[in-house]
Order: sequence, then C-alpha cells, then structure tokens
Amino acid sequence: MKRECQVCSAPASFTCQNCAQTHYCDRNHQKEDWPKHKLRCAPILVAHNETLGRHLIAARPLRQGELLLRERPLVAGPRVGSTPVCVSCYRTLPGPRPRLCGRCGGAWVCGAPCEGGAHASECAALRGRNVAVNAQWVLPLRCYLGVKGLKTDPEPDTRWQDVLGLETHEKERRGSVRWSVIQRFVVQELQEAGVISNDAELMHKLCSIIDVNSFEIRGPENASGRAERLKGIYLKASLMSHSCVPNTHLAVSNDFQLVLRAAVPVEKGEIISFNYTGPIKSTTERQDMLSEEKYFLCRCERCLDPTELGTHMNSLNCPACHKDGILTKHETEWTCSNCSKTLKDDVVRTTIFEARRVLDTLDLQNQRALEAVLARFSRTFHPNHAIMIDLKQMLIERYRSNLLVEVKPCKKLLRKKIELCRQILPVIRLIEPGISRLRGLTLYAFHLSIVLLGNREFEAREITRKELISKLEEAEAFLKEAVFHLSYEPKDSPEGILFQQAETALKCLQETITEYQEDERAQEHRNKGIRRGKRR
Ligand SMILES: C[S@@+](CC[C@H](N)C(=O)[O-])C[C@H]1O[C@@H](n2cnc3c(N)ncnc32)[C@H](O)[C@@H]1O
Repeated sequence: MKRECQVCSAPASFTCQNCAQTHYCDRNHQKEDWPKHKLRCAPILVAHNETLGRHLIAARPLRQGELLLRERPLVAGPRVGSTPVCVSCYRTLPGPRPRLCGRCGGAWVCGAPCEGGAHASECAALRGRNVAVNAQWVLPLRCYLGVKGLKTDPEPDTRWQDVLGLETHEKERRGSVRWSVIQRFVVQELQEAGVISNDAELMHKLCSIIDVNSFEIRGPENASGRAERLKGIYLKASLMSHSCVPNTHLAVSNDFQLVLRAAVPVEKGEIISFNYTGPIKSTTERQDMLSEEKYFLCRCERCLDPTELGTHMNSLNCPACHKDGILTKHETEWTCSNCSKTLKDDVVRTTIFEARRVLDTLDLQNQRALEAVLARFSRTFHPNHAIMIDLKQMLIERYRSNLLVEVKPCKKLLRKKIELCRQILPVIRLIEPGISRLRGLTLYAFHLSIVLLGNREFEAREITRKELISKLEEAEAFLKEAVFHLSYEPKDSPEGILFQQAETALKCLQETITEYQEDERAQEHRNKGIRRGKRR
C-alpha cells in the first residue's frame, strides 16, 4: 500500500516508531506534526469483531514492560456499597459525626476545602433541594450532569459523547435484579430529589455503562491507613477486553492516573487484555462474575482447560478416594481423575459458595482460626484451589504481622510462611505470566523469610556459614525478581513504596553476602594454614 505523508500527502518514507500507524515524507514533517500526533500516538489500536465488540490490539510487536497507555479518568466517584467517604477527596470520614457540605447541605465532606473539587458538579445541582447524598448515586449523577452538559454547557466536554457510545448490555440487564436495585436506589431517589425528573432511561443507561466499563481504583488512605475502593471511567482503557491470562500490567497511581504496560512480549495484531475479575478466582467463580456483571462467557485458554493450565485452581479433592483423586469439571458434571465418582455442578457451587462465605467472615487477625480453616478446607479443595490460595495469602499476611512484633522472629512461623510462599508462587507464574504485582509481593515476602530464618538458624549454630550464604543467595535471586515486578508500580502506591524498600534491601543483602563470603574465604585460608602446619 502506498503511504502518504501525514503533513503534505507526498509519498512517505518514515513511519512513527511508536504507533507504526502514521507516516511522513521526511523528519522535518514528522517533527512538525508531533504536537498534534502525540495526543493520539499509542502502540495500540482500536479494532472490532463479532465476539469482543470493540477491543484493543497491538499496532506493532510490543516489548515486555513497554508503556501502552496513560490515561486519567473522565469521572470518578464512590462505588456502590461504599462506606461513607468524603465526596471530594474520598477519604473515609473521620469519627461518627462528619461534616456536611456547607453549600448543598447534603453531602459528607471532611472539611471546607472539600466542598469544591470533585464534588462541585453535583453540589450545584443539589443546592436548595434538601437532599441527603447517597454514595450509591454520586458517580451516576456525575455522569448524568456531564452528559447533560453536552447540551447546556457553553463549552461542552465532547468526551461525554464517547461515554454514551460505551457498551451497556442494556437488553440483558433490563428486568434483572441489578436493574431493580438501580431503579430503587438510584433512579427513584434521584427522581424524588427532583434532580433527574423524566430521565430514568438515561440514568439506567449510565448505570449500565458504569457497571460494564468502570475500573476499580484505590482511594487515598485516611489517618488510620484505611482506603476506600472507588470507580472511575477511563475512555480508552475501557475498550480493553478480558482474559483470565492477561497480557498487560495495569496500575493506577494515587492521583488516579491509569498506566498500562505490556506484561509479556506481545505480537503485532494480538489482542490486548486484562483480567476483569482479579487473578485468584476459580473458573466457576470467574465465569459467574463475568456472565452476571459483564454479560459474556469467557472462552480463554484458562477457562477452557479443566485443570486451569495445570494449576488446579478450580479442582476439588475426590470425596470417594480422597486425596488420590482430583475432581475437575467437564460440561455440567465434575468427575474424578481416579475413580468413577461424579458430582453435580450445583453441589460443587454450593460448596464453593459456602467456603467463600466462611472466608468473608474470617477474623484475619486470628492466626489459629485461619490455620484451622486451611486444615479443614484442605480435605475438600485441591491445595491450589483459588479458595486455598486466598487463604494461604491471608495466612502469609498474618504471619508477617505476627513476626513483626517479635524481637527474635519465630523459626516455626518463618518456616510456615516460606512453605506457603513456595506453594503459591508457581500458581501465580502460570495465571499472571510476565510482570505481576502479586508475584512481586509474594517474592518479597518469600525472600524476607528466607533471610530471617537463615540468620536465626546460623545464630543457633544449626547451619554453617556456607549454608547461610547459599540461603542468602537464594533469597537474593527472589528479591531481584521482586524488584523487577514491583518496579512497574506507581511510586506513591503501597507497592511502589515497597519497591523502594526492596531496592534498598537488595543492596544490603548483597553487601551482607559479600561480607560472609570474605569471612568464609578468610576462614578457609586459616584452615589451610593450620592443616599445612599440622602436616609439617
Ligand atoms: C469494558 S467493555 C469492552 C469494550 C466493548 N467491547 C465495546 O465494544 O465497547 C466490556 C465488554 O466487552 C465484551 N468483552 C470483553 N472481553 C470479552 C471476552 N473475552 N469475550 C467476550 N466478550 C468480551 C463484553 O461484551 C463485555 O461486557
């Protein structure tokens, strides 16, 4: 195909290296066009097909870690089911009697500066109406006011037009439980408040758009370290399709900037994906979430494989032949790999549902309770079942906190923590190939326990210095890998802060290893001298 210069339409001999989509006749025209071109230059393109609808693909081969997209949300706000947060800065409200906005009189804010900011748009709409703001409808109302602004604002933000073009799945949603909940707690309340009058249909559409397209973002921490989860609409990122084995790493910084990178090398034309459900869910759970909330059936390699890529995150132990047989799902039935036992799908679903209920109500501070549930569930679930991996992560976190308060970290606890990390790391590697936040965090926890245990064992003369060095070298390899994964986290996020600690820890560990190696060499030298002396 003949290529034309973007500026003068002459035959083009240069191509933009980043997007591989725009061409120029010479470098001067490329430079001249850059201020305009940089606004839409990205190595990913919007494509369309029957199954996925609009989706993103790689415009050229992508390297691991390569930046694909940086985007700010068009709008953000509290998510449904949020605890009361300040409607402007989103910090969890302090104390039992938070302050009401002095202008609209209906929204909780944490102080006078928060009466403007993100709250400004609905504040103006609610003024004089004597309405108590409900966190459930703050984000839908913001979207509604943005869309309305297309007609009423003297200089409207045309991006709201694009919001109206986002996927809604309205047909599937109409008449559903979700539809009734929105009718009751969003549409009806806003109609009663006199804010949306005859616009019930538009409000339903906007709520559908939020449910199908929004991203979860972490709000800022309040003084006690608590952060609320929020929702934001990112116009370009929302075109990305789902895969249970995604090829991107997605991070959102404290100022809500979304940064998307290639988690693995990606070929030109390959679909760009991320995991809508989060990684630690079984196929049964992911499929339910995706069909109930996103209205599609995932057909990715992980979902189609009854063993979930060999991880067995969806497998149960056979109740007939116990741990020898593994039950996996085939069509609508679960069959044992070892005997003729079968289970009906609804029986397994009830088991998973009950187990999740137990997990949701567990006291995470109680190590013994967590260990008891792990032991109990290990009779039913494969050791790598998503529920078991979740529990193991909870225990790793519990052990970490318990170890922090000990002057001399308990060896038994360290061994338990190491064992759990060892068990979950291979699973994470398979379901989150390439750059992975979860892998970075687990590797960091893993390395630290190996170092602490090695030191304790060496102090107690249970291992030699040589053995300690080899343990520290093992920890160093894990820490290096943790640093690699965490280096892609936003600097101001908890994971980004851990990255800085990990980098410092790596330097210290390398120095310690060098010191021990020198001591070891000096010792060997002395020993050789002694042996020579004895021979003489
Ligand atoms: C956030 S939107 C993505 C953009 C959307 N495809 C569009 O055309 O606007 C999510 C919707 O995309 C479709 N989708 C995303 N990933 C999919 C997948 N792996 N298989 C089938 N449909 C998918 C589903 O309809 C889903 O509800």
